[in-house]
Amino acid sequence: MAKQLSPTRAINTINFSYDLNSVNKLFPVLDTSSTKGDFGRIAIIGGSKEYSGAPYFAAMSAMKAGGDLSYVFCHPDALIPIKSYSPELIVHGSLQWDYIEQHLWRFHSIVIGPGLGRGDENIGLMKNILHKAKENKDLRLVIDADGIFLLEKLINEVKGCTNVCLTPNRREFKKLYESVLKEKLDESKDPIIGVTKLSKELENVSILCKGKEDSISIGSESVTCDVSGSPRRCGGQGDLLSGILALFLFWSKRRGDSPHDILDAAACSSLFIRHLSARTFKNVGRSMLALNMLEEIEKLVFDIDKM
Ligand SMILES: NC(=O)C1=CN([C@@H]2O[C@H](COP(=O)(O)OP(=O)(O)OC[C@H]3O[C@@H](n4cnc5c(N)ncnc54)[C@H](O)[C@@H]3O)[C@@H](O)[C@H]2O)[C@@H](O)CC1
Ligand SMILES: Nc1ncnc2c1ncn2[C@@H]1O[C@H](COP(=O)(O)OP(=O)(O)OP(=O)(O)O)[C@@H](O)[C@H]1O
Ligand SMILES: [Mg+2]
Repeated sequence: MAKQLSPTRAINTINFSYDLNSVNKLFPVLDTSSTKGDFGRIAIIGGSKEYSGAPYFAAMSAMKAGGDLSYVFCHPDALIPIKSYSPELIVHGSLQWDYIEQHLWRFHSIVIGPGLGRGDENIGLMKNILHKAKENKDLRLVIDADGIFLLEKLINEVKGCTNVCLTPNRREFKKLYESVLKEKLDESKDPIIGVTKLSKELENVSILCKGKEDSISIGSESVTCDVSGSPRRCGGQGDLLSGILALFLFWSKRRGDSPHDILDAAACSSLFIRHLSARTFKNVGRSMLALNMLEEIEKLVFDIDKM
């Protein structure tokens, strides 16, 4: 029996819980009348000369979990490496807005940030993506890793984008919190308190802050996921989460029967990755890497499908 998410009492919460059955409910029913792309076209914007693995993990996790197509837009220096990792991915070696914009109509969800780089040259790109998200409320946008750093300079642009979900790790969260709220984060308190405060300050931008527990807030509602994961802290687990979240955000919106489709998707992706990490660690132990988790996705999805 899956451990459940615990609603946090100290702040405004809704009284519900999630387990792997909730993830099962998000899975769309497969049928022969569907067309390639119907179950998810996900774009990852990220990848540089230094970091080519991060966008790969994000793009592949979405496909392995049941998304139909994953696209990557990366720096030209990362194009050949990422293409060489897998023939499944559609990889464009450009981070130019004029180029990316032509393709945007295809995507149900976008992740921006994994392996992108924190240089000012990417601020214009982030700004344009945020404008698109503001314009098109059906689009789902995940901002992760270097995207969180760039966001510090685009606070007015992200404010009120309720279709955007930030996925900082604890360090990225602290930095963003202190930059936006101009106060020190009290790390002795339950992280959900700071996460909820920042989400409200950003006018209900959703936040999934990763860590020992995952703290999730959509501003009005918050929930903590304390399902046990693994003690292994190898790189790339957050990248896997960003891809799964992008897919679940689309599936959750597509179901259309929940008043909290973004909270549902965030909670389910947190649960999914922590289960994935626990299962993979059980098999692989200390040597576990993000690639091992990627391989385990098909087994976890198979088991969830049977529920
Ligand atoms: N295989 C890949 O291509 C991967 C690329 N990644 C990318 O790498 C880039 C950098 O992200 P990271 O999360 O690694 O961030 P950092 O490069 O800031 O941090 C790397 C590690 O350094 C340590 N560190 C950083 N700042 C510290 C501080 N002030 N005090 C103490 N320790 C500190 C922490 O252990 C941290 O986990 C992002 O673009 C990210 O997406 C990561 O996602 C991991 C996998
Ligand atoms: N101390 C912990 N105990 C259990 N699970 C954790 C812990 N810290 C993080 N996690 C889980 O690991 C996953 C990745 O979180 P992490 O904080 O490593 O992200 P990240 O630093 O962005 O990773 P990446 O290396 O991909 O950039 C999340 O699902 C999170 O719930
Ligand atoms: Mg990360």
